[in-house]
Amino acid sequence: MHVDNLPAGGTAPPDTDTGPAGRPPVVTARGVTKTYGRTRALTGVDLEVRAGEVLGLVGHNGAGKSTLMRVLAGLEPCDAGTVLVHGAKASAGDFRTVRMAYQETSLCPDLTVAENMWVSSRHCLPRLRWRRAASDAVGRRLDEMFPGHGVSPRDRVEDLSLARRQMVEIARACLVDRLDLLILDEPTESLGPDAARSLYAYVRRLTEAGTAVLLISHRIREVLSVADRVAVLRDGAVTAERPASGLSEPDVLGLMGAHVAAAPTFGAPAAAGTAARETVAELLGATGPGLREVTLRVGRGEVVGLAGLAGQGQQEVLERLWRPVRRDTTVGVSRAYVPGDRQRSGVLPLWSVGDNLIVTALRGIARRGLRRPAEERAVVADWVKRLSIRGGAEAGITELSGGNQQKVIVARAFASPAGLVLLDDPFRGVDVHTKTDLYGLIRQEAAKGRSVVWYSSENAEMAHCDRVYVFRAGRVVAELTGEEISEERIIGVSFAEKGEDD
Ligand SMILES: Nc1ncnc2c1ncn2[C@@H]1O[C@H](COP(=O)(O)OP(=O)(O)OP(=O)(O)O)[C@@H](O)[C@H]1O
Repeated sequence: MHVDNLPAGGTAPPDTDTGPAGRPPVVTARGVTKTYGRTRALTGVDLEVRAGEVLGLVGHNGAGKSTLMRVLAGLEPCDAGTVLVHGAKASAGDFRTVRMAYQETSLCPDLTVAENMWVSSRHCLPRLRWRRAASDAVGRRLDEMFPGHGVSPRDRVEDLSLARRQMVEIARACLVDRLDLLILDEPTESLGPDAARSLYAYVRRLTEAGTAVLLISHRIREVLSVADRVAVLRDGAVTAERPASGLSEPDVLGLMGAHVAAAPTFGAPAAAGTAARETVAELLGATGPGLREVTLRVGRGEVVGLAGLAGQGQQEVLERLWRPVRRDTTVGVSRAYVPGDRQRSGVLPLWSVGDNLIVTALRGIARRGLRRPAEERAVVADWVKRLSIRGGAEAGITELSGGNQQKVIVARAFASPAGLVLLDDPFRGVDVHTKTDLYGLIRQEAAKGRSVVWYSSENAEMAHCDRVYVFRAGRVVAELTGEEISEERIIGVSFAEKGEDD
């Protein structure tokens, strides 16, 4: 610990354990402070990332993780403090070997994958026949990192799925002559389990070759299995640094200042009596792009889960419930949709947090067509408080951290009067503590008679549902209720031997 880095005002020093010594630091932050308007994003951060290690960085939504990463990557100047690269005060050119893969991808949607590579890595690609060179380079890197990725360098980024965009983003970060530090900001939130495993195998190869990796994630178990050390960021300061070995998930949550989230109990929700509920929406043998004879029912006040491996028809079901065709039954119920890709279809970037939050509730609040601003403000204030949306109602939505933006999108759906809320993997990037609150919120809203249809890439979340439909290749392969809902069962049917259509 650096003595000159003690937080101002005599605060207790961070709880540190310097862990595996002897490796030279690649990037060091000393007393780094960063303020945005009235928000103090970083308040005197000290952190060292060493050659050949994976350092996991954890903390609540809005704790300052992404800001710190941008400062460590030389993308933003700090207001006070210093950043050292290889032990020397850094100037712009020194950050060339530090690369970052962003949580919201930095790719230009209108360009192809190869063109994006050229834009971000042109200093290490030839100028002559650049398109071919960029295609070859990114193709090779993707093959190395994510075997079976299914991306062509000629694909336009806009046409790629979220998972494939994330793979390209990570490959883009690694496309450089020399890589001393790779920063991964929530890299696996949009990746499936196979791609996540491939990524971490690649990370191991990088660290064995001496590259340092800084991993930000809300998936604490994942951090503990990959990282050598863990640093905890809390309200803009590093409050603990520990070797990962010997730390448990509750230990880390405790260091983050969260309540230790109880593991969800499968089969606990009010499973009994779901059959007796009035039907709110129903698909009967629905067939269409990505769907094959899907039959499912949503009862009033029921939480229905859509499970299975990613991309097996769950999103198509949400889409179909959002825009039913004539054959489908929906009982005149109003609907709200939380999209999976907030950048594309969730966030209204020029609007404030309050306006983003209230937009779908306006009609319900208005009286005889007249808006009621005081009521609107009260609804916004209530949701900002309920979900601890850091930044407040007046802030521009893009000033919020990624997880806080996601909370606004979720609040928008529940603040509306919708009787049927459709959730597409809604808690991506949301911290553990807030997720636990949101699970409670879903159950409360269901108890009031709202119906929820919820696709999640995390099987454990299905524990909060009354009924779960497991999907494979566009079909429902299992319907589970009550105690039948278990992670093992979901995984079992997701991977059961493949039928002729798979
Ligand atoms: N460009 C900006 N303008 C204004 N405020 C900002 C800006 N970027 C970040 N902040 C604020 O700084 C604080 C830290 O945000 P940051 O994105 O670093 O958090 P984070 O720990 O990465 O959160 P998350 O887990 O949600 O991604 C937040 O309160 C955020 O609102």
